[in-house]
Amino acid sequence: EKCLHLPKDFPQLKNDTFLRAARGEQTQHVPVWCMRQAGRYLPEFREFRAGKDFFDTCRSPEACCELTLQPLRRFDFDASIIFSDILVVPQAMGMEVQMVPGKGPTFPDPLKDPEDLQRLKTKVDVQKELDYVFKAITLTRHKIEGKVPLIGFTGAPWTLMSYMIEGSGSKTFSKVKSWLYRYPEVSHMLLKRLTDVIVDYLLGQVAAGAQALQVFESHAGILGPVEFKAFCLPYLRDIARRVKDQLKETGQDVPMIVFAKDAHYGLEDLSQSYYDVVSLDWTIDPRLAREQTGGKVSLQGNMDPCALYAPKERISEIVKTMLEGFGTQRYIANLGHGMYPDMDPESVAAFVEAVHKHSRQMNKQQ
Ligand SMILES: Cc1c2[nH]c(c1CCC(=O)O)Cc1[nH]c(c(CCC(=O)O)c1C)Cc1[nH]c(c(CCC(=O)O)c1C)Cc1[nH]c(c(C)c1CCC(=O)O)C2
Repeated sequence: EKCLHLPKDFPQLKNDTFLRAARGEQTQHVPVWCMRQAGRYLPEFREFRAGKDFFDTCRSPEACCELTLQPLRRFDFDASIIFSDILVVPQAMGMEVQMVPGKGPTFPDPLKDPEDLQRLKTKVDVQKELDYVFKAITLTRHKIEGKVPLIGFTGAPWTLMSYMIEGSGSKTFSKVKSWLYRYPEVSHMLLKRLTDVIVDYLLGQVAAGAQALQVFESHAGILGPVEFKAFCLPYLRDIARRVKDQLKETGQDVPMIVFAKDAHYGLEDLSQSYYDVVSLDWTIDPRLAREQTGGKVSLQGNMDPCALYAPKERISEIVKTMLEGFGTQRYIANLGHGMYPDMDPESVAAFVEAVHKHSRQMNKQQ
């Protein structure tokens, strides 16, 4: 039963720089990719998505494969990330989510009271409910022809809980935060249930062909250090520990990346949480991040996405300073968060070129 899902006969990987950096091995150049590298800033993306519902697109393995490959045709990225969304997990648990143009993800019927947990499926058949994501990953692993590794991903429990209760993005996140203060035990129950689904989901993605995994805790920063330690960190740790343990049993080692946006107070803890890579937003100084993570993990990030609005020469300078801060080893260049729709593809090319060029030069000088 299990071996039916094991990756098999995929094309040989030609560029393992990203995986090497993630595992802390030497690299000739710093690998680079961008969060949201498949997105509306690409005219071919807008054309392909035109008139189609967002989650219908997510449920089509062929569409996900095409959208994942689009940025690789343009840019010399060292990794790709499967086109999907973090909100497919609440959907798999029985919640309705719509992508409303101009407004973003919206839950018509968010969780309001603790009793609403009863609306969630008690047993989630992840293999069945998220089969379309697994199919997308397997198809993409073939179509990518070993050019670069394919990253799978998930939202982290707290970030998913916040969408399930807020029903959309929010300025204050006061609805979901009120749960933490009024119903801490129910909150932990929900976070635990999300964790269980997420572990199965990540293992399913590896079985389907994902070569690395990123966990997005995009809403970490709305919590203070005490609540972060109580409601984020334990679940992030649990996810990595359980996924790693299960993979070890089948002799697999898949690098795991954690991105807890704006949780600079949590960097030391995150570096001791079974993840191979800690991904950083732009508010943290690279040298400080190295100090706080003490060489125990690789780092990823963290150029301010808005630096892509700068002229090419300026982007190159910003990249050089960033590389000097992080150093060229145990490092994966990326943005501190996703790209925006109005960004110029030419700037992305400049970013990627600058990372490759400067890091090769710096490696030669050492
Ligand atoms: C919070 C979050 C979501 N989704 C995701 C996160 C975590 C990362 C982060 O912090 O940004 C994760 C995500 N969403 C998407 C990817 C695909 C892979 C990639 O990075 O290229 C990934 C990794 C595609 C997408 N997901 C979405 C788009 C844009 C909408 C579209 O294509 O029509 C894409 C390319 C939609 C989405 N989905 C979500 C939001 C907030 C939005 C934006 C809504 C808007 O801008 O109107 C929820």
